Amino acid sequence: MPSRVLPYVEPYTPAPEATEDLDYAVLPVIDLAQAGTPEGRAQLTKLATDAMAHQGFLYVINHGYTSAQTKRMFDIAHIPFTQVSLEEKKELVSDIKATGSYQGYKLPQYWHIDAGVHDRVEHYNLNHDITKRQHPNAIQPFLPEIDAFARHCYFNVVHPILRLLARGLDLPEERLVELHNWDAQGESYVRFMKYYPRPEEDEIKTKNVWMKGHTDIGSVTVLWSQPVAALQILSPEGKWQWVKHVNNAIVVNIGDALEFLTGGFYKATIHRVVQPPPSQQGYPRLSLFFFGLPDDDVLLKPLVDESPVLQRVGVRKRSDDQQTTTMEAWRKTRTSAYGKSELKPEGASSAVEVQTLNGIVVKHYN
Ligand SMILES: O=C(O)CCC(=O)C(=O)O
Ligand SMILES: [Fe+2]
Repeated sequence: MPSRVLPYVEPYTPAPEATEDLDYAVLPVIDLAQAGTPEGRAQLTKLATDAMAHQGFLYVINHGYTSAQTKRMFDIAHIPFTQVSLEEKKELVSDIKATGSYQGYKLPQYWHIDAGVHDRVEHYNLNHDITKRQHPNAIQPFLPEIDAFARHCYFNVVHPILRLLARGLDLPEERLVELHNWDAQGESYVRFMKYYPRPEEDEIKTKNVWMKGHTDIGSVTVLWSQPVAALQILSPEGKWQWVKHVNNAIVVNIGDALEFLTGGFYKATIHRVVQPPPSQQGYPRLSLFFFGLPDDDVLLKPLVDESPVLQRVGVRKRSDDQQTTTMEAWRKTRTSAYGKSELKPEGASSAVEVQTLNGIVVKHYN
């Protein structure tokens, strides 16, 4: 096959790694190279099942992208923020509240965080099927690579994780994969995201919180590790812990959809984004994600009839309304409400705020 010369992309240089000794979460590592043998798969099933039933987060290594390929994807991820005019961005802004979808740009200052402070985060989102919408001129030459990246995340990361998690429930290995069909109507998507440093007064008013504690909406979130420390997860003991950067690793977590489908057996863990430690303050933070979601028509009710494990341990429904909530309804309702609707304090402290969406209580952590 003739080798293809890839188009030039401006290199992106991230901040140096944090020098502080932070309280990092200890997360298991899934080495996908081991998934090739039955013994390897059995071992990975145990690791992944334990991780998702407790911390809700894990690392994936040997996922099939070299460090150079990952670096190039970060370079490409920077283009929507540096090579596109504000005018063109505005034409491609997503009407998030009306459509309940992020496809396109979300410009900074759209979400309310706390005390009148709005976010400083910009993102550009592409449906896994990149042909569905128009994209900025500057990324046109890179669409074949973005398409390959979306497919890689979907078939070589999300699907293998779903197989391990299905095995952990004693379900047929393909049972959760069957709910994630590339060609079905749905909104698994690629996100390029840039956080800009904030003025000190915003840091004070929000107590350094950049993005409130939340759960993700879909099934499997694929977060490509990058050096700027800011992501924290709420440990089972109720402590915020930092997620450490691991070079060319992926951080994977579970979202609401899998928590609902497993009646709480797998945990949609609360996580948030805060101001980086002093050694990294003043740097922007570029992130690269793939959000895996079940197909739109999937009902988010527990698979208890099919899983001997769930029959044994029992399931917890967040609400009876979950029985009739589809993935499409849940993603649209949550996306349109996020950062745009009134939250009420839970009890006397304002540390946790709540809202009810589709009859299901959603919590936000400060
Ligand atoms: O930027 C991060 O590390 C996490 C962002 C996040 O949690 C999200 O976009 O859902
Ligand atoms: Fe998240």
